[in-house]
Amino acid sequence: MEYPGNLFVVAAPSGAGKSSLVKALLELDSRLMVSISHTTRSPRGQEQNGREYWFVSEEEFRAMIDRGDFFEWAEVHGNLYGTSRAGIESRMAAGEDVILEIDWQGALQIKRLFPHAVLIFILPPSYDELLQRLQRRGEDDPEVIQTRMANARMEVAQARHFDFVIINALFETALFDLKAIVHAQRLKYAAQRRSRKAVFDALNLS
Ligand SMILES: Nc1nc2c(ncn2[C@@H]2O[C@H](COP(=O)(O)OP(=O)(O)O)[C@@H](O)[C@H]2O)c(=O)[nH]1
Ligand SMILES: Nc1ncnc2c1ncn2[C@@H]1O[C@H](COP(=O)(O)OP(=O)(O)O)[C@@H](O)[C@H]1O
Repeated sequence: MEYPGNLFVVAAPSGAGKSSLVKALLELDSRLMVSISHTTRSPRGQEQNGREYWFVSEEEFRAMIDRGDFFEWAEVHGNLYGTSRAGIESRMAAGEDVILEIDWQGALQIKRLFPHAVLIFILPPSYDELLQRLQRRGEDDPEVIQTRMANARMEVAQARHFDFVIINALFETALFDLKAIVHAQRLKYAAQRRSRKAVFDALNLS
């Protein structure tokens, strides 16, 4: 599928810092919009329906699958997650840049649908630090943390399928790397269209 904007996909093991990085990026970049996924997971303490996720029952989720409402969906850590077409199709058609924060299985499905999507994988500096971040976040029960740590090893092995890998050791450094990828992709896309105006727009020079 072709459309006139850029599509970025960020994946990472749970606790690596992808939500924090994407949130910080969105605050700096008014031209990016994030897709709000649907999930059957229960909301965490501060989470609000329609802000972090659309929280739905498994029945509702399966009905959406049957209707073909999702660009992609996957089972992750025992729950279902999916990117609905309705949420982003119109923004994509309007040429806006969209960012998806989804797991590696969803990322690979998106790459098949949209070959120009830029896949970015966030790594923690170590498994010890990953565990500490999950514990410090204080949102998940010990068994949930255990499942996420067990899945992390398999997820990290998927980084090789991604276009870019960022190590989130120092937050500001990782955020800088993420911004650089977004910026470079905009310039590349503009240059491919051979439009001076598009390059200037991407540089914010016009
Ligand atoms: N395939 C897919 N994965 C998603 C989607 N939304 C979230 N995820 C992934 O599901 C996993 C679990 O997310 P979440 O329960 O919020 O936990 P967190 O990773 O610890 O913040 C993460 O890898 C998310 O990136 C989606 O729409 N599709
Ligand atoms: N570079 C970093 N150094 C230390 N802590 C971090 C860093 N990046 C994120 N964190 C913290 O780690 C925890 C997990 O981050 P979060 O963004 O929720 O991860 P994810 O969305 O990948 O599950 C949060 O408490 C967050 O504040």
